[in-house]
Amino acid sequence: MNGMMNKMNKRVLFIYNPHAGKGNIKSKLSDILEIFSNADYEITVQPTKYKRHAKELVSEKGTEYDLIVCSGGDGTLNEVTDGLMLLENRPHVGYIPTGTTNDFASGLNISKNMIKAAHTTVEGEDFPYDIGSLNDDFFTYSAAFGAFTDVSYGTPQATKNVLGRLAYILEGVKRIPSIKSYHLVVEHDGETIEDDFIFGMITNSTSIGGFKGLSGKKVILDDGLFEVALIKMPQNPLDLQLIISSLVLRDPNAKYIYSFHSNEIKITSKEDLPWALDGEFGGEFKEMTIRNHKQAVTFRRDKKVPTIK
Ligand SMILES: Nc1ncnc2c1ncn2[C@@H]1O[C@H](COP(=O)(O)OP(=O)(O)OP(=O)(O)O)[C@@H](O)[C@H]1O
Repeated sequence: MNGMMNKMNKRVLFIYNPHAGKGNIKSKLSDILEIFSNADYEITVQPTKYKRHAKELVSEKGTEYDLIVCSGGDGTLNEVTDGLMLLENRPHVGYIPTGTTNDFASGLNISKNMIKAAHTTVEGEDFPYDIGSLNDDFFTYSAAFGAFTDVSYGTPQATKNVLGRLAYILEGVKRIPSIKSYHLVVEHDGETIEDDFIFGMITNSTSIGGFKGLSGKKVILDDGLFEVALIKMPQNPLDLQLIISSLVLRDPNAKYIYSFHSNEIKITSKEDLPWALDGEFGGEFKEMTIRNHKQAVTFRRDKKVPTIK
């Protein structure tokens, strides 16, 4: 065996969704593979063929690789994370965003330029990232409930600014009785809250239009805590207007919005509560536990990422 052969011992599994975004990845494939090859990886390439395929690939074959590089939108990334969470020894993950919304990538300062992002997957720094779970499903940056989520999934623009979108929807609601609310019991950190809520968001991201600096602190992506915001049912048109303004201004009004940090939240609802996980439909439940799995998956991010601690 010559020296070159000896160097070829790292293995990368490259999973990409050929349809994500506008299918732009196709023209860059050769350049991307060359970047992996120059970094001395042995390469396995797998375009996804159907929904959940990425999860299957990772859960069945993930442990055979040192690195999994995933390319697609937030949906594909979410599937890769789902698959990884089923493994005990998780390979590290690189991400080349190609979807129309790439909230996760901006949170980790991963470039929207595919070639730059490909370099980051092999040259970037390792960043252990908190992963969330809602009952048996996982999410990377957000879990949201409420009538609003019905509108959100399927509309690609929705996650770009979740609260802005919610403000827009509420603006369109002419009468209080037409707003759907859920009576919930929320337990966290030894506290119990019981109230009627129209919307809630549990997030681990600085970039989904959430309340930045909600608690006077920035969201930290690896501290084991989520940022939680629960919006109460407005009682009258003035309440509704104040909620809308506070969403538009991203300035939470404590009278209408509960906000706190937590690593485990238990929610009980009398009726099925619909969820969106990372912007996609995530099921309906009456009882749910949301947990933060601290630093569960190690992503490669740009070394130049400004430190947010
Ligand atoms: N070959 C395929 N055919 C049909 N669906 C697929 C295929 N490959 C992946 N998918 C599914 O398509 C969904 C959307 O994928 P993804 O999020 O990667 O792209 P996108 O929708 O363009 O991006 P974004 O959600 O950011 O707009 C995912 O749930 C994924 O499982």
